Amino acid sequence: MPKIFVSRTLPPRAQALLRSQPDCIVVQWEGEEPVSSDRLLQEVKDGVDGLLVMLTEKIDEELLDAAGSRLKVVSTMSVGLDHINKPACQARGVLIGNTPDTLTAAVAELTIGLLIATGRRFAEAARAVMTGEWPKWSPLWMCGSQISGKVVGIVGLGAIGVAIGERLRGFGVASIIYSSPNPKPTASASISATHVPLPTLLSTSDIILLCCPLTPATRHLISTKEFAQMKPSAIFINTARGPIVDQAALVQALRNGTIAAAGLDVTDPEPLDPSSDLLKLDNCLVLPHIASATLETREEMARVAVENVLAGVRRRPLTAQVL
Ligand SMILES: O=CC(=O)O
Repeated sequence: MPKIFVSRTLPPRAQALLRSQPDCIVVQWEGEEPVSSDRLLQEVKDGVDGLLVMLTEKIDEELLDAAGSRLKVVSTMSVGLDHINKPACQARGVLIGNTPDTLTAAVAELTIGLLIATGRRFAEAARAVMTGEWPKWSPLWMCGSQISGKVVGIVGLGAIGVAIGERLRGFGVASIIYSSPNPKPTASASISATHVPLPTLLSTSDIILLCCPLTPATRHLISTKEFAQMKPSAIFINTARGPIVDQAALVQALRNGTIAAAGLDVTDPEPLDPSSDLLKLDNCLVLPHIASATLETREEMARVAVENVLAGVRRRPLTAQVL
């Protein structure tokens, strides 16, 4: 019987689906904390046909070598794949499955929420209420910036970028521009977005949304030079991956007023150390990587991840196959 190692307890319905398979042996890490890399290594050394993991587990060459030729599939309960060495999987004939589409709406909604909270200074304003620093009404107190009438720049126009664009159209934005290695005519047509080079996007956008995957090409894509190209009034939002941004450069840009404010759902590293300089800045709002964290979405992500791993060990096409 094929053996599957699952690196976390899943949401209830997906957990039941996983456990109801008569023809698979399921071994599951039940800790609240992620499984340690040593323990994961030991599990794969013991022999597994399929792995169902989270973005907290690194699937690297060492792990794949330890798993050997018995491993057929790595299914991740995430859309992001930066924790998985794709070429190494490909070289060994190990399939990769992920959970695209399931989380698009939740991430788009969170991105818009974070954009509003950052532009309208929710955290700072709520703090002022709690600390008794709420003065009598005054024309300019806690003024921020709104979305309507603004130029929005989306870096990376995948399904999530498009879903954000669709929702932002309802806010009456002036225009949407995007940058990506190649123009995406079909995706961009649905939100009337124009393809521009990254420097143009950075210098002309009022709102900049990072929506690209983390790859060797996008690591520190946004650093000192890129922040310097942005408007001093720019609102910068990252719901993609922390390392796409050079965090030290972001701290400087926020401190010096190179940009107005940043909203981050992702940081480098995660969890972010509570002593991080980012958390000392009034113009930075940090969330703990919760963009896909709705019960509905996490159930769906887990369902697709279970389907992927079951299909992989049974040598059938995956529901969502990357490789
Ligand atoms: O960040 C979340 C994901 O990649 O699913």
